[in-house]
Amino acid sequence: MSDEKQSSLTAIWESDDPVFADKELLDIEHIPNEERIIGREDEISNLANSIHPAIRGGKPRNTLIYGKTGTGKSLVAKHVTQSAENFAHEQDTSLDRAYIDCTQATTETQVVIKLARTFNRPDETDISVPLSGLSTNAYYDRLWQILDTLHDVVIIILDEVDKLQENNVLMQLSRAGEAGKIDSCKVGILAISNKISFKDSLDERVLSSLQEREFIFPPYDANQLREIMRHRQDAFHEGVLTDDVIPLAAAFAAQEHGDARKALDILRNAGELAKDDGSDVVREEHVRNAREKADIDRFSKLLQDQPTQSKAAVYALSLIADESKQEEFPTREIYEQYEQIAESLDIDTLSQRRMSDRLNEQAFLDILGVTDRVGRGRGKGMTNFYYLLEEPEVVQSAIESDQRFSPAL
Ligand SMILES: Nc1ncnc2c1ncn2[C@@H]1O[C@H](COP(=O)(O)OP(=O)(O)OP(=O)(O)O)[C@@H](O)[C@H]1O
Repeated sequence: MSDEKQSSLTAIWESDDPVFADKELLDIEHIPNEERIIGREDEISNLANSIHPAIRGGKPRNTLIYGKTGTGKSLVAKHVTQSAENFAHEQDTSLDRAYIDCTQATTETQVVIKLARTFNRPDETDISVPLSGLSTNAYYDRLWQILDTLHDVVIIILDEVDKLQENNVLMQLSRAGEAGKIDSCKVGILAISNKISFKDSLDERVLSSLQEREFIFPPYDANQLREIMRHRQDAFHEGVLTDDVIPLAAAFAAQEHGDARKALDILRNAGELAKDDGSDVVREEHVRNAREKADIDRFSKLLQDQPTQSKAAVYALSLIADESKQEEFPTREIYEQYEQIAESLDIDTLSQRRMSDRLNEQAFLDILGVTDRVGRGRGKGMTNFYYLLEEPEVVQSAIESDQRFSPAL
């Protein structure tokens, strides 16, 4: 490498980030300390009371937490259980916790494996938990043995619990003590969901054991969103944020519902866009562009593991929604558009029935919405109507970031 190139690289390595002082503070996974958690005092103390017995080895109450996305459910659950774990150790109680993201572990076996591996200390138990190869029952047996050998009490956070494909695991975990599967260890479950309708899918016995306590987290208002961002503004160097930035990001995030995830996403993206522009201040225009980027990123993430056929079906819906004043569309109308897309992408054309199955899966994943009602025209029975949950342009930009979609169409 020439000296000149070498020195330009060195200049980059040596330079400080002109915009961010500590960008990690804006990462969605970052768990802020208590002083940075705003407007959740009641929720924190309610949850703490609910699991309080665990501190001295008693059974924590099973708790359901509901609320729209970005209302601090996961944050409060992690914060309170972390604090409980620390305090319990000072009382010589062996309290351990596990966090399961049910969008990742969706089957009963995956959840049990993850729990057994999280709670295990193989050098003390002599129990191995292989990633595959055992029956679900064998994994359960190992989990129960591990719990009784190592722990007085465990708290299991099941985040996005409505994404579980099999509810039997809820039955097993919530009734493990009663059913005599474990002797000494106490198990508490914190189940978190965006969907209040989730309860309808549960067996009554499971529901009554899971729902010893139930909390609903309200959305934030624009003031709270501003405060949440102000308490993270040291993510930026001093003077980088112009005065309009936080109020505007808060107003955008409050528009749909008060979503702190969106507020922080917008703030982080605005900083990145300013940096890409070579600007060392973040301005209103960066926030406006960041808002669109935050929507597209979120949607791309939802779609990223979806097969091409599913993306084609969602794309079809977005194209007709873009052209029409209507908001909801019957399967038949979407199918006509889908057929053209399948042809131009050179993929198999599914039957209307199978394309509709794909759309229903996407509705389950909150990628789009569905209602069923009587279709138009004489003699029509009940039919599904699908609608987008995001602007058509956002959906299209997200899908077009998949190369198969952009050049072909
Ligand atoms: N009260 C708050 N104070 C400070 N930061 C917050 C607060 N509530 C949420 N956040 C931040 O917003 C982001 C989203 O919060 P969280 O993941 O807890 O939301 P959620 O309700 O669990 O959303 P989802 O249902 O989409 O998982 C996180 O980065 C979190 O740190």
